Amino acid sequence: MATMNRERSEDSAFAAGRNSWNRHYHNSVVQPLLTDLYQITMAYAYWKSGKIDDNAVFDLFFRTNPFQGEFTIFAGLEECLKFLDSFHYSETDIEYLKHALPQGIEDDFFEYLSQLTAKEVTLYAIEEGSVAFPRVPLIKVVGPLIIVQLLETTLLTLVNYASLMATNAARYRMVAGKHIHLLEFGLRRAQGPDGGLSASKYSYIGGFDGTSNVLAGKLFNIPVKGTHAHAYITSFTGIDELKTRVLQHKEDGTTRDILELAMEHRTNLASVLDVSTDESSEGELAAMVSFAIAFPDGFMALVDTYDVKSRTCWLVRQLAAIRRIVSQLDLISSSHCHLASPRLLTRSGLLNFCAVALALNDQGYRAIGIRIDSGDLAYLSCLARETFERIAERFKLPWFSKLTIVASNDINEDTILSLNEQGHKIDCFGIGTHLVTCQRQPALGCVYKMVEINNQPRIKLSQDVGKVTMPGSKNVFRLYGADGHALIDLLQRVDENPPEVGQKVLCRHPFQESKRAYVIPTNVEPLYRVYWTDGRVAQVLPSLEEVRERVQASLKTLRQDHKRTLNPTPYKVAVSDNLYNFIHELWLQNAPIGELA
Ligand SMILES: Nc1ncnc2c1ncn2[C@@H]1O[C@H](COP(=O)(O)OP(=O)(O)OP(=O)(O)O)[C@@H](O)[C@H]1O
Ligand SMILES: O=P(O)(O)OC[C@H]1O[C@H](OP(=O)(O)OP(=O)(O)O)[C@H](O)[C@@H]1O
Ligand SMILES: O=C(O)c1cccnc1
Ligand SMILES: [Mg+2]
Repeated sequence: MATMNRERSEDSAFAAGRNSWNRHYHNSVVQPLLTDLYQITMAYAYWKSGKIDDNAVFDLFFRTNPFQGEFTIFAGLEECLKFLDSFHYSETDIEYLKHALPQGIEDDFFEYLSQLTAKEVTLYAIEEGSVAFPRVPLIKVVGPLIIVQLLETTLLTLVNYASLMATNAARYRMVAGKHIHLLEFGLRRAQGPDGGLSASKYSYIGGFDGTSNVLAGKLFNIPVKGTHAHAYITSFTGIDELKTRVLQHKEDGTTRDILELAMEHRTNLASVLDVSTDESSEGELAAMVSFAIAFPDGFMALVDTYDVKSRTCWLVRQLAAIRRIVSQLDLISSSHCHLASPRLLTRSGLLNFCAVALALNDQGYRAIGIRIDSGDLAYLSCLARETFERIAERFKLPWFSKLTIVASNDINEDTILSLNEQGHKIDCFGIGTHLVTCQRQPALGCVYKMVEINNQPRIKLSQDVGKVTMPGSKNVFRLYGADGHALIDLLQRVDENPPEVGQKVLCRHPFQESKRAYVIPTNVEPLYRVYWTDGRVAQVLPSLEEVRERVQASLKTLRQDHKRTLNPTPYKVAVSDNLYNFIHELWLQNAPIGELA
């Protein structure tokens, strides 16, 4: 839909193939030293205190959903598996650690580190792209204590931002609706280059249609799309600068001067639209003509650059223009486009664009559309659409009314909701800063907690009940209700029998004794799969496209009230009666009895 538009190519050497794991791209920053120092100092202390054969279970989970929402999209799993696959301290890593760690560390420890791999680790996880809820471990890692401890920080950094980003993108998709195109434009504003790449990848998974980030396109086979910047328009000051003016007809090859055609159309349009051409910028016209000649099949223009007076004046003129057109055409209901001033409309960006689009049409090409990057996006999109419709009718070019309107400029979830309420005619949002920086919540608080060691459960107590960990190795099941929606996630001890369809199961709040309910599930979905065991990935991993589809399918299983933006209903996460009693016994055993003086 935009000028430079490279769709997925199935034969791309970089594509994540359906049945083959994409090992082509491994982020070289993700390596064992991408961790906190304390993991390695702990590893030494574990090693020195003879814990080398200890086995542990760790849970990776978050405690609250981001963005004041009631769901999270789990993402980052494939990268975690790549990390396990390549886990190995290189010679230079070991050399570095010899300097970085405190003096006195025995050489045998470094020898031990140099042999360490993730071969003895088993990793269970819920499917990447699934909706997930607080306290349900997204990942369970089982294996030798030292290695599973060493994985903590890296697994967290791989899951936290990925899941936050995918959730953010999914929320933008929900408010925009399924018919609006969403493009990620955030690289320039992202938290560094790696943040930018991750943002592009996980916003695609979350439901965006493409990115402007070219490297993300190459590495992840995501559609790359874009328009052009204000600089392109401002780089031309007048029509004399045009080196090429001619364009061959798409079919018959005859050559015409596009500038000349555009100027004729502009004069004509000015009278059709009842405006003057006095204020239209010649530099802008030249820029648009040159861009149209470069991309005759993909002409898309930024229409808000010029402004012979000021942007504000421009906006006022634009708004006035809508009123004028509306009153002339009586096409838009007043509830849709509320107009501000009776003055005349812009005579620059939109007029120049339409003139060039008509010139291209003379040569057998169809323009793509416009981008608006400032001002009142609801008003301006209505103005543009009305102008397009008017021209479509006047010149008997029905496609003109369907030209794409892209809007950008500091858009966030609330802006889209507000634009929806106002009524807009935007087809595509280009979203950067607020999407990639996750403006409403900059981090998802995933943690990684030990729940078992040498088959003995471990519990971490806290004054804050919400922070008490769920001890022991657990299984998770999603129970579905009579209406087919997901009803509750149930955590059980691993040795319990799974819940069964049609059989009553007691679901308990993990910490509040009186909160419990019987559920008769219509469907029981075991959430865990083994993804890594015996030193290998144990599943056929889905492609990025499949994970993206999984997100939408998984969101559909949630009731609408869990997904609404304002005061959504919390989704229930429960424990079995058995796990409840187990937690509370262990809690009592571990909580010291106080003394009152
Ligand atoms: N109709 C609208 N309803 C709600 N928010 C809007 C609407 N139109 C635009 N916005 C948002 O309002 C903000 C306007 O930004 P700002 O005040 O910087 O104006 P601007 O038009 O970008 O100015 P400039 O011409 O200097 O670029 C942006 O965040 C934009 O997404
Ligand atoms: O607004 P965002 O959601 O971050 O989307 C990306 C922005 O990046 C570009 O311009 P840039 O912001 O660099 O300059 P401008 O605001 O002066 O146009 C583009 O025109 C968008 O405005
Ligand atoms: O292609 C675009 O229009 C684009 C790309 C990045 C940032 N802003 C806009
Ligand atoms: Mg901007």
